[in-house]
Amino acid sequence: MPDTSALAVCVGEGLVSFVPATAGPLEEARTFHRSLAGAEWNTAIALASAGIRTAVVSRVGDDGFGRFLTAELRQHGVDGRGIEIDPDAPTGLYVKELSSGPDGSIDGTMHYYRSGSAASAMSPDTFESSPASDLLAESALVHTSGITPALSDSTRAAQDALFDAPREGRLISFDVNWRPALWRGREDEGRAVIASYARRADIVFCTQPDAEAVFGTADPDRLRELFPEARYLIATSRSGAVSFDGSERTESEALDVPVVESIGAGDAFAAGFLAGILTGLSLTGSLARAHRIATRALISTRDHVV
Ligand SMILES: Nc1ncnc2c1ncn2[C@@H]1O[C@H](COP(=O)(O)OP(=O)(O)O)[C@@H](O)[C@H]1O
Ligand SMILES: O=C(O)C(=O)C[C@H](O)[C@H](O)COP(=O)(O)O
Repeated sequence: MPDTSALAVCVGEGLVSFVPATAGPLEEARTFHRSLAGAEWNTAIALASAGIRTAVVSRVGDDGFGRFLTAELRQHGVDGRGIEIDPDAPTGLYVKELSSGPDGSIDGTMHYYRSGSAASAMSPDTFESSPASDLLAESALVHTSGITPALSDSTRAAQDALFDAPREGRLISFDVNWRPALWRGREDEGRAVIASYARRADIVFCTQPDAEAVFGTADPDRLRELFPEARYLIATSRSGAVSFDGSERTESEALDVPVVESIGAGDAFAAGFLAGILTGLSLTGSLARAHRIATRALISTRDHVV
């Protein structure tokens, strides 16, 4: 039977993450756990796991890490035909440095090894050739984030091309994902760039700390005033979300679960919400699905269970 369900396309950089087996300075770390990372790729995997037909449009290097990432996508049922392989640039990486607090809690700092990566050479041309162009033309939803335009001038031009293309009923979803390390020395420009996408998207996700850091307010109602254009605006926090569908405002609570790893919860949350919208759930139903899928990321380790 032909698959006639709506197609979601996620655009952004896939990364390989390395997390040390034990907390401590990186110079002392001997063993690392390798897994797939990258906000939009996490969301793609969680969307596919939620039963949504999903593709990624991106670029990876012609190296073992790129092959690892594309194999992971395939294994989770994500269409990777829109990923270009760059013979000259490497796949991006990040390494987490873990430190343990006096109360035994573990905190992590991210170190990126992604400048000059294959994905940072994404440009409007990336969307012009088949199969990426066909996937985008067929998509009911395109999901991207504030990470993509931070990577390079050409990725920013690519993001502009995505947002400026005729929508023809397609929804554009944008997760703010403020990464100050990628905007170092040009933070104000970064804030303005991110605000410009939030103003043009149909669906906007923003965490409380990002709202504070980028827009100067963590108040969801103030955020709604700043971005009245988006049909859906979802302001998240660890404890829940305040969401708007037009003028309808809904508060929803996060589920109470034992957290193993919090990275990727927001990406999974976005996937759950988008899966709800794409399958015709109400705002409340989509939020319930979002919290449920975020929970799966929280209670699992970094090997994708979502
Ligand atoms: N400690 C937690 N307990 C339960 N759910 C959580 C927790 N942290 C995150 N979540 C879930 O993930 C969603 C997004 O969390 P948030 O902290 O805003 O995003 P991010 O993980 O991107 O920083 C929350 O609304 C909730 O559904
Ligand atoms: O920083 C980047 O460039 C990444 O994409 C790395 C991570 O995979 C996501 O950032 C996780 O994002 P959260 O779901 O918001 O915790």
